[in-house]
Amino acid sequence: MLGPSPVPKQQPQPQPQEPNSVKDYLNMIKHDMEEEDLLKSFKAITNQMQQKKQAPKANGTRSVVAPSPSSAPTGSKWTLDALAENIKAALHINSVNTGAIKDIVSLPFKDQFVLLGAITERLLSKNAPTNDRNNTFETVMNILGNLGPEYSDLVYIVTQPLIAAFYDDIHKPYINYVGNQFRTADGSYNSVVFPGVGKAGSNYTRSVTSTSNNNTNLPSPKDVFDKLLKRPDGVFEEHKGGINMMLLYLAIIITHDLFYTDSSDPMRNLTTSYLDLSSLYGYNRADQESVRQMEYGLLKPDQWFDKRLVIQPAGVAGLIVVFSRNHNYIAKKLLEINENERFSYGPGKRLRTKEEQDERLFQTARLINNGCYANVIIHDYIRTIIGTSADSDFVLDPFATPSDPIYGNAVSIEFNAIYRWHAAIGKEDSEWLTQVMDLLMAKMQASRQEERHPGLDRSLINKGAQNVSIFDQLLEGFNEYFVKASPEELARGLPIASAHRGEDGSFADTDILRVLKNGYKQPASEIGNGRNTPAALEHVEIAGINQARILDTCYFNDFRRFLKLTTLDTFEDFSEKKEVQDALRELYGHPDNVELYAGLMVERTKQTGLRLPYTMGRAILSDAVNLLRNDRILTKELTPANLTNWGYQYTRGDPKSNNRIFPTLLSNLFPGVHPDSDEAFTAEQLKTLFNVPKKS
Ligand code: HEM
Ligand SMILES: [Ca+2]
Repeated sequence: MLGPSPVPKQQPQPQPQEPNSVKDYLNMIKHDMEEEDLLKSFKAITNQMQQKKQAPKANGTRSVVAPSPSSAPTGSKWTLDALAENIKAALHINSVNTGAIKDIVSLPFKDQFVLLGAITERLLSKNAPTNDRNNTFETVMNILGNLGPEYSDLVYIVTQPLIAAFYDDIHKPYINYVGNQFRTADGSYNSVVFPGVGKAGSNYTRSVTSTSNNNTNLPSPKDVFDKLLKRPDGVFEEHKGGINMMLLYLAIIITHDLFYTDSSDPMRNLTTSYLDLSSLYGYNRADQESVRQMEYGLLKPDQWFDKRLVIQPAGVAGLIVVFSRNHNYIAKKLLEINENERFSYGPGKRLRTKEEQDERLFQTARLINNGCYANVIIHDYIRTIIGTSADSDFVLDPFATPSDPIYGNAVSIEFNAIYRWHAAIGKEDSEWLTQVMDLLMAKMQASRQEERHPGLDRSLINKGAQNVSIFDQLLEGFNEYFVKASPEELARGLPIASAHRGEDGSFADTDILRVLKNGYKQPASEIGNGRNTPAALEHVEIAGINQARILDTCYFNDFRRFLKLTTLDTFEDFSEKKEVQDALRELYGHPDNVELYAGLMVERTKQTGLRLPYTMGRAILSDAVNLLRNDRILTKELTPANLTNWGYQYTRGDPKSNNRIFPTLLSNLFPGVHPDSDEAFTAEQLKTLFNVPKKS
């Protein structure tokens, strides 16, 4: 027998003469927690309070409705009784507890010491691993096993927390099942508990519940645009922090990844609410297959799914091509290494058929590519937005502490509005945009589409794999204007302005780096304070304002309250521009009436990084952290087991450049560009890809 013999409770061991420190300590606890003492003090306090209550008020009036007759305590008697119960609960004082302490004191010192040791071990093991070779658990079980039934309080007190700790070891609800390591095409089952959350085609969520009165006197959206948002002719306020358009190209990829409002139902979001590169891979299985080669896990060369990117500045499509190429680079590398033959097929192999090999390679490459994208977002994008130095190792890492992504992610109508950074568009891109919008409007008039709600008719742009005919018409015009590709070339994939696809469908390396370099060199505009949005976006902005109204989006000050920010109470608080303050006053009358959309755009800006308007800048961080931490795939599945050792290391980035992968992508995926040419990024430029090059 390992433990000591049972000790009958009725005949306690004789107390040792010399003081024993552990015992003294336990006695102290026992004394402090003696129930009667505590209740005595309580009684004294309650009596005193009762007496004070009896004293009549000076003016003799009473505003309290007296309690009705009841057999249970009422009034202050109830309050004080309840308070006493709560305090006892907070101090864990109950008869079992106090009984257990008495039990402990009556045990031999050796056993007391073991039990105390076990408690200490449990407390410490919260932050340091337990060495189970101490056999503490086994010894405790032995002590308890040898106690008589009169020690039931002690047994209870020691075993119940153990049971609770074992129970808590396993997280619930279950969020990770074997075999769910790859993303579905439509975003469903990211949360296995709530499989529909974030799925393409779901309605937007509403973040803010507002009880503000409806404004029955809203200004016309055109007035809002003209007086608050529109960039005046000939004016361009260059970004004061040197942010370039390349950052905005990534922002456009991110917003298209998250938002695709259905033209026939502004409540619906046609894309997935996850950062899963859905613009590259599509929103459902059919979309995905349309861009795949269906062998070796490859995408069609330089192909992507989302046709909306075509009408963006060429660098946006250039950037999606970077990720398209990265996918194929990864898929080829995976097969070349073929770690533990995991991609081999045939008799006796892990996979049965060539199709299974394609699928496994494709999904693994997609997952690794997703890890690379998250790396760029954390290490380049968020870092630049918050204004951390490029030389610093510091990143605001949403993954630094583990999260349990039970709920999945679903984007909201409010976040759709905070991500409309049209004011940031640089000078050259704004000129290009004017031409594209002219073309779009001309097509729209030619097709004489019925407008279902005011603004730009979004049905010009494709909705998934079907209904491409109107977009194809637009594409024709776009091609004549900006590409001039032959029909054969156009058949090889979506076009990029001033770039060409070769025989195999891929673009020339120099063309892609050139459009990216244009964005790299082009300064963005200041974003806040109002009157910075290119005039050509009038229809897009009016559609945005109308969308927010149709969906009853909250007011600007409601949104600030939601984020626990102070409200803006004067029009001077909003913008530093006098003319914007005056226009706000004229259009809305009171700061609380300012719509979310307008308020976000005209607000004063932060002084660092992307210099976003304050509320946008704050909200974007909540959005980004939720997007990343709520995503089961990003938080639980980016492991060497799923990505292969090589793939895992690849997503971790280059240790020589603060674990960033973006520089690696731009230097490795374009072998056809000579390092000394204008298109290539120099080592110095690769350090700060989202700032315009320093003027020499
Ligand atoms: C030259 C650059 C840009 C062009 C030509 C452009 C064009 C457009 C167009 C045509 C729409 C309306 C789409 C529709 O109603 O279906 C739109 C919506 C939108 N834009 Fe832009 N945009 C540009 C830059 C940006 C930038 C820099 C951002 C911010 C990162 C941005 C964020 C958005 C968002 C969030 C929407 C709403 C999307 C939706 O609800 O479906 N855009 N843009
Ligand atoms: Ca997405």
